[in-house]
Order: sequence, then structure tokens, then C-alpha cells
Amino acid sequence: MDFDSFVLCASTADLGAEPAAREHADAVEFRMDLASDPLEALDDYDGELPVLATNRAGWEGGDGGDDDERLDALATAATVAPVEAVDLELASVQDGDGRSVVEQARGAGVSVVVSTHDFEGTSDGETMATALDAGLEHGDVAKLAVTATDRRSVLSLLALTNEYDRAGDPVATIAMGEAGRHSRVVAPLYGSRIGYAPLDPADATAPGQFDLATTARLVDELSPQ
Ligand SMILES: O=C1C[C@@](O)(C(=O)O)C[C@@H](O)[C@@H]1O
Repeated sequence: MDFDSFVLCASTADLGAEPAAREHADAVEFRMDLASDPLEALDDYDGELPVLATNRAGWEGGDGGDDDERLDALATAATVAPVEAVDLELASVQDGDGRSVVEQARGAGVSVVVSTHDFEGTSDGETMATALDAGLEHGDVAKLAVTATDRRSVLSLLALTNEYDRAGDPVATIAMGEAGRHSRVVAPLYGSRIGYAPLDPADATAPGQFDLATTARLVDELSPQ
């Protein structure tokens, strides 16, 4: 998967929802950790949109169980044809356990998104930059999702996003939560390369998401023609 420009992902635990996502999404983010038999679902997948596979750890806001099994399943997913990118937590890469997933993905020509989530707040610029730099060291895209409690934290995230984009470094940034909601459609203007949205707001995979059709419309309306 190519992240040269913004990629809007329909985030879902159900690959059967892909036809409904086609009109608005560029890819499907398959939340393996929220699905009941994710590898079987991937084998059966015959949709048109490419898949970004995420098997989010319990310790990073997801529902992935045993870490070895979680990472093994993600490595297997990287070998299944429709999977064109995998998402791996920076902490998994740094502690070494996720390295084999990166290698497997690279061997299969699959892109790697290295992500960091902060569900508590927004760190200072330097700390956020450290996470992005580390993500870029291992992945094709470094993703940082923070929790905004006020507009200022969103501004610092957007400013950082713009710096990386101007330097040609692909990052994806998101300010989760109510105060950061607008970042989901504004960050692409500052160079964020990936957005996430559920088809139905009831199936949101993170705080503050707009539904897919709304995200697509707002991103489209805001982007320079
Ligand atoms: O990491 C991310 C970003 C996200 O947390 C969001 O805030 O939209 C949604 C998750 O599904 C995805 O894996």
C-alpha cells in the first residue's frame, strides 16, 4: 500500500462490510483483534479494497490476547494477498517481539505502519517527535494517535505533522477524543497520510471518530481542488 497521499481506511472487524465501504474508502483497516476468526475471514475475503491489517494489543487499547499469538496471526496476515499493509505497535517493535512481523511483511512486499497511542493525553512536542522518529526507523509510516483535551494540543500535533510532511517523512496523526475530533479531517491538510472511520458510528474503533461517509465528505470538501 502506498502512503504517498492520504489513505482513508474504513475501520472494521467485519470484512463483509467492504462493499458498503467502497464508495468512500481507499482501504479497509481490518481490526483482527475485534474479529472472531480473523485469519479465516482474510482467506475468504474477495473485496476490492486493499486491507491494512491491525491486531491491536490489549495494552494499547485493543482486544488482542496473548502477545505471541497476536503477533503470529499478524505475521500470517501479512502473507495473505489482499493485505497490503500491517499496523504494528512501536512498543512491540522496540521490545523485539514485533521484529519478525516487520521482516515477514517486508518479505511479502507489504507496507508497515508503526503506531503509538496515548489514551491519556498529548505529550510535549519532543516526546511526540521521538515516537514518530522511532516509528519511521522501522516502518514506512509512523502513526501517532494522542488524546486531545484542548485545542492547543491539537495545534501542536498538527504543527508536528506539517514538519514531518515538509521533510518528506510519512506520518499519520490523530487527536482522539472530542477536543481533537476535527483533527480527523484537518490533519490530512497538514500531511497526515492515514485516516480511520467506521461505517457506522456505533462501531467506532476509537474515541471521536466520524462515520466513514462524513469523514470522506469533509476531507474532500477541505482538500484543495
Ligand atoms: O490506530 C488506529 C487509529 C484509531 O485509533 C483512531 O483513532 O482512529 C483507530 C484504530 O482502529 C486504528 O488502529
